[in-house]
Amino acid sequence: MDRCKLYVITGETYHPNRGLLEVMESAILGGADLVQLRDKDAPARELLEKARALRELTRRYGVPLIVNDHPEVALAADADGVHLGQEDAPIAAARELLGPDRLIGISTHSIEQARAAERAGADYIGVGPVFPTATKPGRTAVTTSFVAEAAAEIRIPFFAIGGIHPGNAAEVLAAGAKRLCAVSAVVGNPDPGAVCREMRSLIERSERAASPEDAAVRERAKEVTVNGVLRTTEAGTLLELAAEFGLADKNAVAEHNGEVARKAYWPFLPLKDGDRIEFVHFVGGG
Ligand SMILES: Cc1ncc(COP(=O)(O)OP(=O)(O)O)c(N)n1
Ligand SMILES: Cc1ncsc1CCOP(=O)(O)O
Ligand SMILES: [Mg+2]
Repeated sequence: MDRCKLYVITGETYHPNRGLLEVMESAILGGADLVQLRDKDAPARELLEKARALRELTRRYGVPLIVNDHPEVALAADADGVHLGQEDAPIAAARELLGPDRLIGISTHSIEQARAAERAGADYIGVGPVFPTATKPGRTAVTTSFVAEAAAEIRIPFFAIGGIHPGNAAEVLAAGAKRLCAVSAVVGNPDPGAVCREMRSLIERSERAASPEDAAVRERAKEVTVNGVLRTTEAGTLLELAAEFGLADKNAVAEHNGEVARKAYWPFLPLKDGDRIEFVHFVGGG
């Protein structure tokens, strides 16, 4: 979760002529590193089907998947977690259902709600809507002043959300956000990947301007290509990288710079900048 910087939420009404998976794959290839399934209209069965399809896609790219509003769907689809609003199920109830390892995110609209979410054990919070947005019509914008308050005080990761696009992302980052979240700007664009690339490069530019401590962490990080997608990782070995993708204890094989890497060697295979890795994960022992 800590490494996630660009959270993209589904919004199928914004792309009536393109499929959900095609749009979200483009976003992932552009650098979306956390995905949420949000569908306020789908009946339960359809929502679960979409969650399972997105689970398969996101797993292929090592991207965590969150389901909006429905902890039971998150569990049934083996998603990484659930996102809850202030009027949704309380954190404790979701935690009981999902256990300690899955993620629980909460929407917050004030610093008091952000403090309460942190105390209640949320893994991350949404801070917004920062700007007015057609995706949540009628909601008062919290402005970048709440972003600044959260940056000064909240220790769990927070994602600024609401009306954010490449044209105003720098302002949100300057207010103290390290992570951004978007629906319409990404999925409503004919090229979701290009929008994600722009947003990622704004995030990276803002990180470069940040503290020397962060610079040291970045120095340890390396850029590798995993299943065709450029990723930044601090993993030192192939096994540590596989763990980031949830594959360390799965039936999987890897190719490392074109050579088959047997799983027994993963702990001893050091990763370096520019490495190319392909993971193949077998489901159901096949
Ligand atoms: C990351 C993130 N932040 C906020 C929300 C909004 O959740 P909620 O307030 O429950 O509203 P709905 O999305 O359910 O309409 C979110 N989904 N994700
Ligand atoms: C779900 C949600 N919660 C707060 S703002 C928002 C909508 C974000 O969508 P967009 O990026 O299109 O403004
Ligand atoms: Mg909700």
